[in-house]
Amino acid sequence: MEVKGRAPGKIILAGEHAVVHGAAAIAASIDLYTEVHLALRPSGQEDDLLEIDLKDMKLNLSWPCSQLKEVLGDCSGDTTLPRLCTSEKLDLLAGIVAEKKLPQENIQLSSGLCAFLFLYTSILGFKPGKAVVTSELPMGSGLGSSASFCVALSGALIALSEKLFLNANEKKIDLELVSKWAYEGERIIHGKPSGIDNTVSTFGNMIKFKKEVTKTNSITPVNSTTPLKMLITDTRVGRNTKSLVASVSERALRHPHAMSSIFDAINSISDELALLVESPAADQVAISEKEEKLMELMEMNQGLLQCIGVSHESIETVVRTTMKSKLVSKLTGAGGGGCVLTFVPTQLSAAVTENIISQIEECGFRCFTVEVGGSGLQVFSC
Ligand SMILES: Nc1ncnc2c1ncn2[C@@H]1O[C@H](COP(=O)(O)OP(=O)(O)OP(=O)(O)O)[C@@H](O)[C@H]1O
Ligand SMILES: C[C@@](O)(CCO)CC(=O)[O-]
Ligand SMILES: [Mg+2]
Repeated sequence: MEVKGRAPGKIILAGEHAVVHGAAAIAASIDLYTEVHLALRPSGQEDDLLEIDLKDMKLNLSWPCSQLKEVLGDCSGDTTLPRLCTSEKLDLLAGIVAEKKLPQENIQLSSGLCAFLFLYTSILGFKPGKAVVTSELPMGSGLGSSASFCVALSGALIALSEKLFLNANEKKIDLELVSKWAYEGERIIHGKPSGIDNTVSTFGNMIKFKKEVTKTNSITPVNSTTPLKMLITDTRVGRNTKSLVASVSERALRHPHAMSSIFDAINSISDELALLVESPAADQVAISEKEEKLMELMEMNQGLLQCIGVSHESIETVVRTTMKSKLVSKLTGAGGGGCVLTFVPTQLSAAVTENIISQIEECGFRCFTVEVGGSGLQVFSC
C-alpha cells in the first residue's frame, strides 16, 4: 500500500517571531515543495524494518520495528487526537537517532528524524514501511522546510492509516487533522512553534494567522487583489529556528515591556499589510501607491526584527544592497541568516531586476523568484 504527500514551503510577509507571542502574522505558500512517498511492507518477518531515505542528503536510515517497540513502548492511540511528544519520549527518540551517529554535516537532521519517528509510530504504530523524502526547499533557511516536511509526512501517514483501518481509499483527507499532527512534529523541531508554518503549508494560499491559547488559532484568508512578486535571496547562512525562537523569548523575559511594545507594533504592521494586500487598486497609479505602502510596512518590520535580535550581517547586506535601488528587503522565517525577501514592484524593469540580482549574487548569495500563494497539501495514491 503506497501514498505520496506533497506540501509547499512558505514565506512570511510580516509577523515572524512576534506571532509566537500572540501577534498577527501574514504568511503565504510558495511553489517549492517537499514530497514524502510512503510504502508499507508485509509485516510479521523477524527483520521488519522502518526505513527513511532522505534522497537529497543521500542518507538512508532504518530501525528494526522490534527495537522501536521495545524502546518506545505502546504508541497506539486515537489518530484523530494529535498528541504532544513528551520530553521523556523525545529523549528516547533522540537516543534512537543518536545511535545512527549522523555525519557532523547532517547533525541538524536529528530533530527531523525524531519528528519522523514520532509521527510514524503515533499514526501507524510499528508497522514496517519505507519513507522516501525529496525537497526543493533549502533546509534551515526560513522557507518552512520543517513544516513542509511535517505536513507532507503527516498527510501521507493519515492517508495510509485511513486506507488501512477505514478502507477509505478515496476519502477526502482531513486537513485540520494533518495540520495538527504536523504541528506536533514542528514542536519537536521548533520547540515553541506558533503553528503558522504548518497551517500555511497545509492550506496553501495567503493567510493572516494569530495564535490563540484558550481557543483554536485565528486563521483568516488574505485575498491579494494585485500580484505580489518577491525575489528571494538565500544567504546560505545556516541557522536553527528553535534556538532563534528561544533567544527572542529570553530577550522578552529580560525586557518584558519593551518587547511587548515591539510585538504590538508588529501586530499592527501585519493587520495593515493584510488590509493593504486586499485593497482594490484600479490603475497603475493606485498600484504603485499601494506597493509603496507595502514596502514601508516591510521596512518597518525588518527594523523591528533587528530590534529583537534575529537579523544577521548577511541579511543586512541584502537590505543595504537593495536599498541602493530604492527596494525594500526583510528576512523571512526565523532569520539569523537564511532567506531574505525583496519586494519587486510591478513597474521594475527586467533589466534593473537582473542588475540587482547580479549585485546580490556578487556577495556570494543565491537569488530566485517564487510564485506566492499556491496550493497547499496534496496527497496521491500510488
Ligand atoms: N526534507 C527534510 N527531511 C528531513 N528533515 C527535514 C527536512 N526539511 C527540514 N527538516 C528538519 O527541519 C530542520 C530545519 O527546520 P528549521 O525550522 O530550523 O528551518 P526551516 O523550517 O527551513 O526555517 P523556518 O522554520 O524559519 O521557516 C532540519 O534541520 C531538519 O531537522
Ligand atoms: C520564527 C517563527 O515565527 C516562524 C518561522 O518560520 C516561528 C513560528 O512561528 O513557529
Ligand atoms: Mg521550520
